[in-house]
Amino acid sequence: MQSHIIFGAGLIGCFLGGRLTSLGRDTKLVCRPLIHKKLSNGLKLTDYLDNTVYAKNLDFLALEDLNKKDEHKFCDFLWVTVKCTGVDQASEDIYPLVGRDTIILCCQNGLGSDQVMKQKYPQNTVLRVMVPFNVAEIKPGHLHRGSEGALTIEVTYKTENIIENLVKQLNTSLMPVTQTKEMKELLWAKLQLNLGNSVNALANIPVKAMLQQRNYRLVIAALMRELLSVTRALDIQLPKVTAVPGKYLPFVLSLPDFLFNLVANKMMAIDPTVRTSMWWDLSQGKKTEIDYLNGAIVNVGKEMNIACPANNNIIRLIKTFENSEIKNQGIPSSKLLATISNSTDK
Ligand SMILES: NC(=O)C1=CN([C@@H]2O[C@H](COP(=O)(O)OP(=O)(O)OC[C@H]3O[C@@H](n4cnc5c(N)ncnc54)[C@H](OP(=O)(O)O)[C@@H]3O)[C@@H](O)[C@H]2O)C=CC1
Ligand SMILES: CC(C)(CO)C(=O)C(=O)O
Repeated sequence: MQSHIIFGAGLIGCFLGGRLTSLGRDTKLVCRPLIHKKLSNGLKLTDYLDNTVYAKNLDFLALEDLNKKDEHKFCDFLWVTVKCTGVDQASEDIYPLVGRDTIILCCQNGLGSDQVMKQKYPQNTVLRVMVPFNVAEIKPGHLHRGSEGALTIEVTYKTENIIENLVKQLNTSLMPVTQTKEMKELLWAKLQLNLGNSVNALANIPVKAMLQQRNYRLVIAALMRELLSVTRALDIQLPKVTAVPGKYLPFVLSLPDFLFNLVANKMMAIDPTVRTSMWWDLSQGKKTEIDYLNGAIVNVGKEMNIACPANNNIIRLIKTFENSEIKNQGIPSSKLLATISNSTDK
C-alpha cells in the first residue's frame, strides 16, 4: 500500500490525516509533542453536510525522532500542511522523509510555497494542492469542515496515472478530492477569495457576519479589483470557484445590502461560526500569511507597474497587530473602509 506522511498537524493537516486514516490508508502525522497528546484519543471529523467520521488509530512520527537513523521513513506522498510562514523550516525538517520517488504535495494558500520545495528537492515531483474549504476546531480532537469545495491536486503529464488513482482513493463526501492541470489559474482564483482573510482578521468577527456589512464588503471589493488588474495583465483566465464568477465579485460585493442579499444567497450559505485562517493566526498572536497572499499581488503588481494601494494598506494594518502587544479588538467597518480608501501607494 502507498504511504502518506502529513507534515504539519494543524487544521488542514489533521483533517486530511484523519480522513486518510479513516479510509484505511497507511498514514503518519508529524507533529509537536503537545499536539500528539491532544490527538491521543484520535479525531472526530464532521462537516456542514452532517457527515461524521472517526479516526481512532492515528499514527504519529515525532518531530524530534525524524533524524534518528535506525529506520527508513521515506513515503510515497508527503503532504506539507504547514502555513506559508513555516515552509522554509519545513523544507529542512522533511529531509529524512523524502526518498527518490516521494511526491511532495504543497497545500498552502497563496503563491510560491512549491518553489521553496522545488529548489530544495529538484529531483522530486513537487505538486501544488488547493484547499477550498474551511476547517475549524470545534473542540480538541473534533474538526469541522464548514464550507464547500473539492481539495484539488495538480496533475502533470508525468503524474497523470498516479494522481488519478490517488483522487479515486480519497474522494468522498466528507472530503471531496479532484485534480487539475491548470493549477496556476486555480491558485489565483483561490487567492481572490483569500482577500477576505485580512478583512476578517481585522474585523474580528465570523465571515458571515462580516459579509453582512457593506463597508467590509467594499474593502474586499477594492482588494479584489487590484488582483483582477494584475491577472488581466498576466493574461490569466480565472476559473470559476464560486457561484458568482471572480470578475463579477467586486460588483456583487459592492451592492447595497438588500440587493446583495438577493443575489448572493449562495455566498451567504456558510456556517455562521466560520472564521478565516488569518483570523486564527492574528488572534493567537502568530505571524500571518499576509506576505504570501496580498503581498504576492503587490509584488507582481510592482513588476507590471500596477499600483495596489488597497492591498498595500491592509498589509500595513495587519503588520501593526503582528508586531504589537495590543490585541485586535476588531476594526469597525466604516473605519476600515476609510483607511483603505484613503490609501496611497507608498
Ligand atoms: N484553516 C483553514 O480553514 C484553511 C487553511 N488553508 C491553508 O492551509 C495551510 C495550512 O493552514 P492551517 O492548517 O490552517 O494551519 P495551522 O497553523 O492550523 O497548521 C499548521 C501546523 O503545522 C505545524 N508546524 C509548522 N511548522 C512545523 C514544523 N517545522 N514541524 C512540525 N510542525 C510544524 C504548526 O505548529 P505550530 O503552530 O506549533 O508551529 C501547526 O500545528 C495554510 O497555507 C492556510 O492558508 C486553506 C484553506 C482553509
Ligand atoms: C476557506 C477560506 C477561503 C476561508 O476560510 C480559506 O482559505 C482560509 O481560511 O484561509
